[in-house]
Amino acid sequence: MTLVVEVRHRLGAFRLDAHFTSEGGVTALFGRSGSGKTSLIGTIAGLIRPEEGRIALDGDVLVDTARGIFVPKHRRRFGYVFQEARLFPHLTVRSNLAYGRWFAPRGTRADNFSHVVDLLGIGALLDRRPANLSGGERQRVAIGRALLSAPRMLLMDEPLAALDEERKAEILPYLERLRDDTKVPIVYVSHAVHEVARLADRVVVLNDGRVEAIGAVADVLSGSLLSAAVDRREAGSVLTGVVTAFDAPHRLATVQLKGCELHVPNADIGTGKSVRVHIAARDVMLAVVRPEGLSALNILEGKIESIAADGEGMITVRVDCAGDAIHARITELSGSRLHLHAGKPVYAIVKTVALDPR
Ligand SMILES: Nc1ncnc2c1ncn2[C@@H]1O[C@H](COP(=O)(O)OP(=O)(O)OP(=O)(O)O)[C@@H](O)[C@H]1O
Repeated sequence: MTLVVEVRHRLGAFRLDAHFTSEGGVTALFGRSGSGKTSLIGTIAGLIRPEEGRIALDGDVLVDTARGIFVPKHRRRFGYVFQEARLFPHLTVRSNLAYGRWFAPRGTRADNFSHVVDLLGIGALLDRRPANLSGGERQRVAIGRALLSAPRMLLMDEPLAALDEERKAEILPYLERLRDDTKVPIVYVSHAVHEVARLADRVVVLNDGRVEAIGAVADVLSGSLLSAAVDRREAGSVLTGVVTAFDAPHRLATVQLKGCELHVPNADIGTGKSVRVHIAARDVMLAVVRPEGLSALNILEGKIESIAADGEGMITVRVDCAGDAIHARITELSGSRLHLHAGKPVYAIVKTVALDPR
């Protein structure tokens, strides 16, 4: 799958001028409020007709202003999930899902109804009406409805934004399953770093209508590609590993990264499972001698690869820990007191780790 997007469009005083390509998986459009994420996904969906530009999916041209081509949204075969679920209130969940299926082209309406229902865990809700569902359940049904239309691509505009933290946590594993099981390419709008860290393969950072950075999730979130668009305090490391053990009495999982191990509390997700690990740079401290008598479970030995100052008294230190890059955000003062420089051996003390099954 290759999506090529190149659009220029004015909305009042705002100018959108963005260009990116995606090769499938989950592409996050990421940036502050007002950076143009919704406008950009709107041009892909066909909700906005750009003044200039070209949008093509696998060579199928959806927009080409130079040639007067604009495929209307109902003929693009994209599934769209908004912030709020927008279900039909008078229909049951089953009928809402059936409605999505009605849009699937003949021949693609294979019997995937029960698969989608299982994937999203909505089997027990089929006879209920939207008013009797929680926000998270409604959103899962909306995703199911979009999936059953056999979309070529799913467009999701902050699908978790209207939910409280508990509901977000409930729905994120379903989005991960969606990414891993269905292989439907997804363009996902978000301004939340932890969502992007968990879900995205590739990140397009928008700032004031323009693409400021684009790259693999681990590279973008490491901070070096972030500037005004996203708070550098949000930078961190996204790593992949495998659960090698679970200590049940202490509820502690051991995750093998490339060359070192992490211990993660409350992560009973089965040994042998591949996981994605997110470590916020502000949750990492550095020491130049191995610390003792600390409560932190994870003290990783490594070597400084590079140091980047943000001009606000903080530095982001990239530490190579046996093949994995761990980022630590510390004060410039601490950096100079510890005489930190590239090549210096250090210990990274990781305070918290977020871990998600892959
Ligand atoms: N129809 C319109 N007319 C004039 N300005 C508009 C219109 N639609 C959007 N804008 C402006 O365009 C800019 C980008 O808006 P957009 O909704 O795309 O941003 P966003 O990154 O999705 O923000 P948020 O995260 O808050 O949803 C904003 O400054 C907005 O006020």
